[in-house]
Amino acid sequence: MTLKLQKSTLTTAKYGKDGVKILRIVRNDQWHEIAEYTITVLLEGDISASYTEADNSVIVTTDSIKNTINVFAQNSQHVLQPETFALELGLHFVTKYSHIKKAHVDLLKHRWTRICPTSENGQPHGHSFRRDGDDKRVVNAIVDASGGVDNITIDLKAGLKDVFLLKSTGSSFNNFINDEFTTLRETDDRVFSTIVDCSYSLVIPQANSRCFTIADVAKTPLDDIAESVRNVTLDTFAVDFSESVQTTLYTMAERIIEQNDLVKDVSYKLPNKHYIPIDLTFYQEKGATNDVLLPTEFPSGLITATVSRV
Ligand SMILES: O=c1[nH]c(=O)c2[nH]c(=O)[nH]c2[nH]1
Repeated sequence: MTLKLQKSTLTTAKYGKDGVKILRIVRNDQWHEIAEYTITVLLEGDISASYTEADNSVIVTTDSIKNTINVFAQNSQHVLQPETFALELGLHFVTKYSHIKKAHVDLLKHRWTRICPTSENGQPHGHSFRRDGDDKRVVNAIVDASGGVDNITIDLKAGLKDVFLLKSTGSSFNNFINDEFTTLRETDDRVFSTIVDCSYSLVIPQANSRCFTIADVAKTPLDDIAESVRNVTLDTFAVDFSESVQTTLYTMAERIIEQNDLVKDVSYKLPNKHYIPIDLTFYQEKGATNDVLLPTEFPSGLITATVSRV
């Protein structure tokens, strides 16, 4: 008797299209709205045969996934609202293909702001925009139909990333462990600079408690929540005196949870980008302030945490 040894098994698999870029123009005469997205869609389900048996009959091609994103961008009523658009896409894949059980839709919305030309008295222009910084709105949506298409659940996270911040005073760092490995000096006045990466989990109130619908999502004030998260992040950073990155992070998250009933938890990743004072004592008079600093990219501190509603 020959014993066939099973050496490996496929434990997880998902596949799809990464980095699908679109600009959607919503035209209303000369007044246009635009949304620029970078989108990743990955699918999970009964697809193992495509990995283990070379059976491509279970594959919705990644090319078709890209085409679907483009078609939805043209036809969706919700294309300007990133969370709703992401969920619409996810819902499509798990309802159209019965063997696809989960869709992961990750979306970045790039920041375009209407130009307000001074020659037109600062009035917002109808169809001219400027890229307003590096920061992006982020959505990570998972649409899960493993419990059946009448029982679809979602896991919805939104956030912002690549928000570059710097304050030139209003930050201290004292009272840390000082042992034989410590060279850092205590300070009551330092530069605080970070690149914000923030993600928050959302609850979508559902009309029917068993199954979520796009109508439920469209009714939820997701743009207001996104604006509140951005404002709290910027305002706390600017206005509050910082005793550490850790404390500032916690204050931001606490305020977001306090001000937004539909936010379950907030996670931040805040690098502490170091700006090192350059020693000019060889040239300067004693007691002069040290106003030239060396920006360093790495190493940086990295302070992370998740804060949850209790
Ligand atoms: O706010 C800070 N938190 C730290 O944990 C830390 N560590 C460090 O060297 N500088 C800082 N700053």
